[in-house]
Amino acid sequence: MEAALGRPAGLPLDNNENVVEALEVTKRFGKTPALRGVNLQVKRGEVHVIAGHNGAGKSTLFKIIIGLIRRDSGSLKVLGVDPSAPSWRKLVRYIGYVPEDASPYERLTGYEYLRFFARLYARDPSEVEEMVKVGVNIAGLSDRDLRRKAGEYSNGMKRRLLIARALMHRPLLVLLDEPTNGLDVFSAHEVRTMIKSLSRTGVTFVIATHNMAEAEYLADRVTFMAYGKSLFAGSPKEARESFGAENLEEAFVKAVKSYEDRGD
Ligand SMILES: Nc1ncnc2c1ncn2[C@@H]1O[C@H](COP(=O)(O)OP(=O)(O)OP(=O)(O)O)[C@@H](O)[C@H]1O
Repeated sequence: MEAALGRPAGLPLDNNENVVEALEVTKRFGKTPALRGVNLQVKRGEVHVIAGHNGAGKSTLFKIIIGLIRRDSGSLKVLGVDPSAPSWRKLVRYIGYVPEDASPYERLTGYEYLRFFARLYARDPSEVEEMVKVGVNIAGLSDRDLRRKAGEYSNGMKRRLLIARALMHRPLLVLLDEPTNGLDVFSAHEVRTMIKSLSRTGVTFVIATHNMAEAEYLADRVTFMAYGKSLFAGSPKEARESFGAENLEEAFVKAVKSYEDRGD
């Protein structure tokens, strides 16, 4: 998947540089401190899960990473560039993002939806059909379903379409915010399996979730977040070993308890 549709000439990212490098990032909304010092290192080609409770700051961090909102302090490089720098705009097309509350345009059919975004992403009209083909492949929906309006889709089908839209332009980095939230067990399983298989194509994924079983299943590495801080980063195995835990859920709970006990 990495090779086809135009790679940026001279992408400002060294081969061994992290795709995301965040150091002590902070962000306040008025009096609410959303991020109070977040460190995040995402390596090339990994599935990096940001696991945290409701309100931990995961969505805020995502919005800062893609340049939708600005951090207050700390340093950040994504694909080698600071998202608050003017040169960032050129790199946005190498990112795929599905926000937590995203929904496809309900009046468009699946095909129309993919074509609409392909036209936005394509730098040359000849790329459009190729992108739609990639999107159709990723969505894994039948031809019949792709001719139906997205408003008639199940939540699982909508999520597949959204993820296909986020990946059809062959981004280098894909951010998925709570990709299985609100899905039943079958649809959630389908979406996780889809992410796992797409990750084998070399795309780097950052996935936010509060579902620790999901984190355990998907993550090459995980960052625990609580109260706007990053508390731990490592592989799921390292997390279990560091906190003497049977599973990631227990490791997360212990990490948060120990943070609370320290009273930082
Ligand atoms: N636009 C905003 N205005 C004011 N406060 C905000 C805004 N966005 C987020 N916050 C606050 O910042 C904190 C972090 O929110 P954020 O949505 O980033 O957390 P989250 O980890 O994504 O939560 P969830 O898992 O519930 O989606 C919360 O206290 C939230 O209320």
